[in-house]
Amino acid sequence: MALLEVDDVVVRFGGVTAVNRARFSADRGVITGLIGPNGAGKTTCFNVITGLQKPTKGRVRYRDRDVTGWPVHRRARHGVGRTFQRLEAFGSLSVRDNVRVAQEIHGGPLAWFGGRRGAVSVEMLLDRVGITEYADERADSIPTGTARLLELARCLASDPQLLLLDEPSSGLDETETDAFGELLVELAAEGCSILMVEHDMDLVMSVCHDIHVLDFGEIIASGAPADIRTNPDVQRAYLGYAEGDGDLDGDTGVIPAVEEVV
Ligand SMILES: Nc1ncnc2c1ncn2[C@@H]1O[C@H](COP(=O)(O)OP(=O)(O)OP(=O)(O)O)[C@@H](O)[C@H]1O
Repeated sequence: MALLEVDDVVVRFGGVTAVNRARFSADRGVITGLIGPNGAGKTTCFNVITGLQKPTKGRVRYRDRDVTGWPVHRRARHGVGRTFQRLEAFGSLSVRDNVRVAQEIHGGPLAWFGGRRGAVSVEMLLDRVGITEYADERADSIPTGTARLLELARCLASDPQLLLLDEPSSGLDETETDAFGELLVELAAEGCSILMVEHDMDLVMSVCHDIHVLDFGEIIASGAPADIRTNPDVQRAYLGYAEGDGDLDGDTGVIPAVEEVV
């Protein structure tokens, strides 16, 4: 049974249908990719899953329960964590304090009295995402890539069962992205389920177990990376032509050759 099921979800904004009868799932303990061209409806799907956006139609099931009517905080309390495309950290606080605040918010009143245990956990989270050297820096002074890792640490502070990541690698360089991919694989192996919106196809193809592709609000393909890579509908959605119709260049094309990344 999937941990998360998005069932026939429609979201309309006036005359714009942002999500159109989307149906997809995310399994326990694996990384699932949600990809698609700009404006395809990915962020809107995330908003529906986290409770920020009420669907016009359809249901969201999480851990075998219908959570469609649940508010954001109730879903968060039940293990749904999320990072945003736009960074959300408190700029005037240090990196360490940002993680501490996140931990205290999620840990409830007891976290205020966490003492050593709380402090150790914050340090562990910083270490986990590899930003310990920035712990004392103000959050608004660190590089964008580091700020993304801080977002992840803040999210991990809630010990999520389902982690939704919205373009987590943007701002990371190639080495940082590789390390980030390894971290995601580790988190999934420890039982965290990850649903990731990401434009870096090398990362998506190398870490995802399953991928769902949105185009104009509709799921046009679902499957393993190798299947998605060669799916003509996906090629068409991204590049405007099917594989074989033209020159598919892994450097410039959005979907790289699968042998490069798997
Ligand atoms: N609040 C809103 N009001 C009106 N239209 C919206 C709203 N939010 C999103 N849209 C529209 O819905 C469609 C899907 O947007 P969404 O942000 O979900 O796409 P996306 O796949 O996340 O795009 P990107 O990759 O560029 O972030 C777009 O046409 C967008 O303009």
